[in-house]
Amino acid sequence: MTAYDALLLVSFGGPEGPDEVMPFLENVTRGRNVPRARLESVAEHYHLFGGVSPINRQCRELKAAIEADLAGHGVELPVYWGNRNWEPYLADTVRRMRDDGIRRAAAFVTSAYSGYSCSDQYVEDIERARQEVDGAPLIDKLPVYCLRPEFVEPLAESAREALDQVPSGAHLVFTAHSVPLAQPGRADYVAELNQVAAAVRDRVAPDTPWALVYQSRSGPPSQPWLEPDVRDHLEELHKAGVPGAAVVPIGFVSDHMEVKFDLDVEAAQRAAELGLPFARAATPGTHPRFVTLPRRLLRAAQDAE
Ligand SMILES: CC1=C(CCC(=O)O)c2cc3nc(cc4[nH]c(cc5[nH]c(cc1n2)c(C)c5CCC(=O)O)c(CCC(=O)O)c4C)C(CCC(=O)O)=C3C
Ligand SMILES: [Fe+2]
Repeated sequence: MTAYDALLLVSFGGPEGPDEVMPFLENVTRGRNVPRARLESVAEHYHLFGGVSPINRQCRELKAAIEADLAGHGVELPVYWGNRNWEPYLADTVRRMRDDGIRRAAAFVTSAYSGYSCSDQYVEDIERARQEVDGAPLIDKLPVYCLRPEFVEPLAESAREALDQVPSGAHLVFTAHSVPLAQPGRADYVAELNQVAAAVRDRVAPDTPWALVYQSRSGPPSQPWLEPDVRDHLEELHKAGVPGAAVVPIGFVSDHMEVKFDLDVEAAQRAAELGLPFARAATPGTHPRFVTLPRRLLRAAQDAE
């Protein structure tokens, strides 16, 4: 049995004040071929919310909920938290873990899917952080969990609530972050998204038409990314006479900026212009079922050895 002596919550990170917005965006896009104009417009999204991304608060809440779940089940394991792109940075957390005598940790990442952006990039950044720390603990990423019921069921619950807010006959619109077509692992990512969309639809409303669409496209316009964009899809629904859209952000674990701006502001605005009834489902966040996942994945990892 693998003896893990800590759980490490790994997330994306986000700014917590106006002065942090640009340095954060520069961290995220270093070496990644994102046009300056895109950065400036994304900075505006953050400034609309006072320069504060909700993601760090959501991580603090998730960490507390995971700690409560572990303690409630007699699992005595410290939980640490580190981000890829903002404080608390992974390297600082890994250093603290080493100082606390941690030898081997399991990492729970706030991204449920396979593919480069969702999985491999997190592993690379964990490894980079480890290289910065002499005597760093071993850190194993827990497996991709998008198809686990603890992830799918909270989404199905919130999809039901969203459908209840739009006229009957409305379609389900599943959204995820777009990635470049050429991104490694893109096919696995898309296959998993389709499976999760179908699983949520089957649990909620088996006869409801649905589509998988994308949001938050970045990169230069010349580079092909996954399509269609959610706003174009809303337009198609409107043209086809569909009476409403229940948008379910299956690609995300919490209601962070890509949800709060790209869906609640941008996509909602497009729907309003079209006169298309629109509701957005919540992401798993700290749903009581979702917060049991780290414990269950840990147990499965330990039993597998
Ligand atoms: C697949 C995917 C997820 C889901 C998986 C996961 O959750 O990890 C995700 C999540 C997130 N993306 C986030 C923020 C950003 N992503 C950017 C840029 C990019 N994302 C990409 C993909 C993804 N991103 C890609 C291929 C790029 C292009 C540059 C590159 O190849 O790296 C940029 C640069 C500006 C822009 O162009 O948008 C920002 C600011 C935040 C934090 C939100 C907050 O602050 O609340 C979160 C959770
Ligand atoms: Fe992103």
